[in-house]
Amino acid sequence: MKKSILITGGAGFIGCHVVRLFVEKYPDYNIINLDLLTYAGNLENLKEVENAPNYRFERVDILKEEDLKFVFEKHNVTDVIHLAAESHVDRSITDPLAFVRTNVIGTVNLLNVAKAYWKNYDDHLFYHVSTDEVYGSLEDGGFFTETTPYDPQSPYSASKASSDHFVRAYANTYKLKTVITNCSNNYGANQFPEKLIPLCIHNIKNNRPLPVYGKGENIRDWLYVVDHARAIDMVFHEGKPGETYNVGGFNEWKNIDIVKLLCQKMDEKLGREAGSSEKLITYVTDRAGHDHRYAIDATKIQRELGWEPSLQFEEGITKTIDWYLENEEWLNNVTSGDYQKYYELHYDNR
Ligand SMILES: Cc1cn([C@H]2C[C@H](O)[C@@H](COP(=O)(O)OP(=O)(O)O[C@H]3O[C@H](CO)[C@@H](O)[C@H](O)[C@H]3O)O2)c(=O)[nH]c1=O
Repeated sequence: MKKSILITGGAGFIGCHVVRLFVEKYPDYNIINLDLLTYAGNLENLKEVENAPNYRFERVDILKEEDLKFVFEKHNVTDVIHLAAESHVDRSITDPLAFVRTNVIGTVNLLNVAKAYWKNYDDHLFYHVSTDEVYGSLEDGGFFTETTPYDPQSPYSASKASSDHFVRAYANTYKLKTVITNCSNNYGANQFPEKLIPLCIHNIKNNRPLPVYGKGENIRDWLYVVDHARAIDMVFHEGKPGETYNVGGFNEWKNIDIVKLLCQKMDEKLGREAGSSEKLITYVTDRAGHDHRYAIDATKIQRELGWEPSLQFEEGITKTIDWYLENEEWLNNVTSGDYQKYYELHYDNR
């Protein structure tokens, strides 16, 4: 059976890297990108593949079950890689219901449509792309493994934990073939500049304050987005049905050290005096309920599937900075309109 893979959220940050990889690497698959094009989705991210014969785009809201059914029938969808989600923790604190709608109800809608449309479940895979935040927050020791109990702390992570649970419940109850990956913080090209790294790059460039929450002591594990897309490719093709795989970079950084690294690299790139961008660092009120540390044990995917990050962090960060500096138009487009309102609400008034 020819594969017709529905990739949801394909116009978003991680999604666009997955769509590009699959369209280019698998000319024999049909790749259907389903995206609502909310503030974080952008078809400019897919210019390289938009005319490829094996690529189709559908602008659809995963909350509209009838529209999902239509897409399944129109494209004879054989598999789903589900990335569409509200993803920003700060937004989830302001509007938790939006996260329940898209992340929980949207996922259940997709599961229902897949369950009804597919005949022999063994022939189809429902792949849910999730986050390490479902495991909660760590102190200074230890790692999240695939058996760490879920302990979500923010409305965002609670919504992703819930959607993971629904995916597992559909595997258990209806025998749908499913797989889940829980990944750490991604960085790279095409990320909407509300997240720490592109926000800092954008603000350093424009001499705007760099808002560091609390003391900047919180720790995240960072992975280059292309390496996440490679992991998704491997798990899609070789992962064991019913399993979970953690994906991470074994690359922990305190926020303040990331911000300083970006300042240093940007000073070099922009020909500014060393230390000048660091003056933009502004300590602001902490995020409510801010998780202290995420650290992911990615040995299972390394051992079982042979996946490994391909890029060292400093190299990835340099590539990332270069991309944002070279794609000024992209950055200007995504930061026009509502971005300004959002920025004022979240940062200027803190
Ligand atoms: C935007 C922003 C963030 N921060 C802090 C909060 C976090 O400790 C850290 C990274 O923040 P964010 O870039 O928002 O990412 P974080 O909250 O860790 O969550 C990301 O990583 C998760 C995976 O761990 C994903 O599931 C989420 O979708 C993604 O948004 O930097 C600041 O200090 N200042 C800022 O302006």
